[in-house]
Amino acid sequence: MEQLKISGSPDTRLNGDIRIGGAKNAALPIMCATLLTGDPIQLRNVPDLRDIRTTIKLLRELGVTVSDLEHDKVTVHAYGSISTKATYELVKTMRASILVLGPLLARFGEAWVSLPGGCAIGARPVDQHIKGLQAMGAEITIEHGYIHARAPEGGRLKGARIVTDMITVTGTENLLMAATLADGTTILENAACEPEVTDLAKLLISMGAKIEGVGTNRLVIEGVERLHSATHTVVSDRIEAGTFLCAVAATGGDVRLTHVDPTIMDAVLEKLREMGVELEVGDTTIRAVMNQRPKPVSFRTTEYPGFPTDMQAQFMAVNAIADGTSHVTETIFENRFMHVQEMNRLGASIVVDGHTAITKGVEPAALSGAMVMATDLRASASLVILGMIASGTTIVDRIYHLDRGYEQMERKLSAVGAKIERVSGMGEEEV
Ligand SMILES: CC(=O)N[C@H]1[C@@H](OP(=O)(O)OP(=O)(O)OC[C@H]2O[C@@H](n3ccc(=O)[nH]c3=O)[C@H](O)[C@@H]2O)O[C@H](CO)[C@@H](O)[C@@H]1O
Ligand SMILES: C=C(OP(=O)(O)O)C(=O)O
Repeated sequence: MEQLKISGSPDTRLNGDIRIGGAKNAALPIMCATLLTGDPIQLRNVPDLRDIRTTIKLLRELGVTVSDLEHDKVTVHAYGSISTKATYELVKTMRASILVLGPLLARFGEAWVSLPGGCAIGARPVDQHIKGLQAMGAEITIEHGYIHARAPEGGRLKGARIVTDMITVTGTENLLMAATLADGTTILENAACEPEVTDLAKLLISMGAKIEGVGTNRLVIEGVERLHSATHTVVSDRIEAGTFLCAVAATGGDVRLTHVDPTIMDAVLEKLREMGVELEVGDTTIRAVMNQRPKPVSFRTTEYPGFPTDMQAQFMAVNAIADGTSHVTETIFENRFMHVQEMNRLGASIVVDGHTAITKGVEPAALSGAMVMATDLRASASLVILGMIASGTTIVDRIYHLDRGYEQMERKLSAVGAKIERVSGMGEEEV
């Protein structure tokens, strides 16, 4: 199994440019949206991630023609005979596979999608996706671990007003995609406003969908008979960008991110400034200069435009060496503090009290390398950040989590001065 081996030191500094890729969480629903039409869709700025490769595999398994992902470009063409069954084998490796449910049901009148099950960060049910589709007239049963959804007589969903119990990102995306081909008008109240939802809506509009309220929590969709071909460039990954900015906040240095969209990163940039990072923000670049020990920052994770849960672990890594104590409250997922135990193995001083993690910053020199286990995607990134500062060798195990959402993280960090390489089969004796 592959691992990352980091030779860390409190003297590590990062200097240089890092190119940010397209957003995983936009590219995934966008690739699923290609199922809504029999015409080809050309996508650009698609990141080469494990989750994207899984999506390509899933689409091909359904019978969709997908070109190889080359130079961030892929063409997807869902014509001919398309299967409506997404099997457990692929869904279990990537929860976002649930995003084929809305498009398959809307276009073909039926879908079988394996229930994704829980994951490290929480139970993550999909009841709101199901409730919304039922409101649109779908008949839904759970059979042998699969969601079996059927559209009403005539094979077409019906427009409805849907109020979800909570704000759900993929729930909004599934219902939005389903509504584009429904008969009549659908109103999604309490919709997620995440930039990745907006990016999906932009693609759908360029495919001929009629959507109003894009970027707000009330989406109004007038269903159309059919959608057509389009070309779309995926929005920049604000979480990848935020992760590298946290890396600079922790190590110090001078790094410029390119191909970013700073306008969708307000909450994160604000907290970085509070930590003492000097930021120079351009149209598509962010330069971060850090010359001091970080100041601790406290926050609660919330839906966009609030502080994203997907940045919580990386900020905790910086708080771990900050000059003081911070309180971080996780309000989105019930079990997203798995990184705390692993950070403490590196010498951090963090205690969890209910949904709040209290971090007493330690001197960077107090950290020492160890073998640590990646438990989920962003937890893995936070351990890489801390490993760059901890003296000696840190081995981050189970990096398949990291590869789900970061494209060649070790190469990008090595290019700006980190000592980090991909290895396999290393044990504690190497530390
Ligand atoms: C592929 C993708 O885009 N993943 C993102 C998406 O995940 P995802 O869309 O799965 O997260 P949701 O926004 O749906 O989850 C928010 C909360 O609602 C709960 N919930 C959700 C749906 C439902 O039917 N029932 C229910 O109870 C979840 O368990 C969670 O506690 O948004 C999360 C919150 O910003 C991010 O951390 C993930 O990176
Ligand atoms: C939790 C995440 O992704 P997913 O919803 O795909 O598990 C993430 O991107 O941090």
